[in-house]
Amino acid sequence: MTGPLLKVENLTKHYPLGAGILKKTIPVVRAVEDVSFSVEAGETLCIVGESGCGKSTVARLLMRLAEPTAGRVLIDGTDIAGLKKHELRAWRRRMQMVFQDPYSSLNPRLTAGQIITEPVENFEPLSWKQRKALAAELLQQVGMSPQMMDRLPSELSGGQRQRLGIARALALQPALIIADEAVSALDVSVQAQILNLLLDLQQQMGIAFVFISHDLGVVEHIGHRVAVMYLGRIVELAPCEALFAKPVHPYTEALIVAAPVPDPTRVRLAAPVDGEVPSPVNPPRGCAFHPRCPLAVERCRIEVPPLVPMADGRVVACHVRAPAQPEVAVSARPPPVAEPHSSGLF
Ligand SMILES: Nc1ncnc2c1ncn2[C@@H]1O[C@H](COP(=O)(O)OP(=O)(O)OP(=O)(O)O)[C@@H](O)[C@H]1O
Repeated sequence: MTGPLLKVENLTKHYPLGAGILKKTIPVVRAVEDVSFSVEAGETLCIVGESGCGKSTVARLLMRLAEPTAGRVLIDGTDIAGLKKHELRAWRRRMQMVFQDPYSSLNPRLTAGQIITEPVENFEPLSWKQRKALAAELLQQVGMSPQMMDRLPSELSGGQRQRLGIARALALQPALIIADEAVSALDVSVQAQILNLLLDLQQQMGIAFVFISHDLGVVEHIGHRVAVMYLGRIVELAPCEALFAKPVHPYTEALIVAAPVPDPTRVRLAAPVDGEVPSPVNPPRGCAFHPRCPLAVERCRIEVPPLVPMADGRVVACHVRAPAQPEVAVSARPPPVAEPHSSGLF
């Protein structure tokens, strides 16, 4: 296979607000605007940004839990929007999701064993013996005792429940896991255990991750590349080490400056820059970050900055720090993918 495992092209999602019977134009929430990136097999792409910047909407669009207003999602070069029902089933084996809240995403009436073997049974019937063997294997893969297979979710700790969510995602041997705030609800030490588990699984099985988080400490340890989103758009996408060593976009810089504590549990994006994120219903004209940006110039108030490729492989959308040259192709496409680094965690 050539080309990336996942390719996202100009993905856009506008949620209409109300019916707008008397108005000609219906107001929309611009949740995601013209987002492009790719993910290679075995790579972890992190998506970071403040609350409401569109991270979860991107995840929903990738999983086809929401339909895009515009743009495409390609898996192994195939546009998932055009898939027929049976093709969609095959595609669902390739891509799984791990959710933030391990409790509400697990059926409280099913045992751990039933929960984790269910995805496989949706495809093929399993005998009692096969189900038990599969459950034992999956539990062991996520560091749990097979004896746990008869427990209900309510009889497990938060960390065990999240391991169960990961085991369920692993059941179909996916090539890609979308993890949306997968460790945010967990205690500090449990967070580290789950992140280490994800890294181990990636090394053993070559699984790629789209890892959505508001926690820069976590991202720095687990990511190969990082996409920084602001008000629905990617403003910087860079190899992880380069991003943390030298952020280019003023928003990325503000996030990192506001979160300098090495302890990942202390790194939060609660209030990284002065002021509020503007409404995605009426985003500011020009660069959406300009009302909060200390570097803003007149051009920022007028023109949306394009993503400009930089020499070190990152792309940045900033009129001041990454001015577009007329001879440089202005592109919303992702930069060349860096080699994933083997990240030792904590
Ligand atoms: N179904 C929906 N209808 C209307 N607006 C929506 C819908 N889902 C999300 N939004 C809006 O889209 C924007 C992006 O939301 P999204 O949940 O993707 O952000 P996020 O970055 O994941 O935030 P958080 O970190 O708080 O989960 C927000 O303004 C949100 O209110």
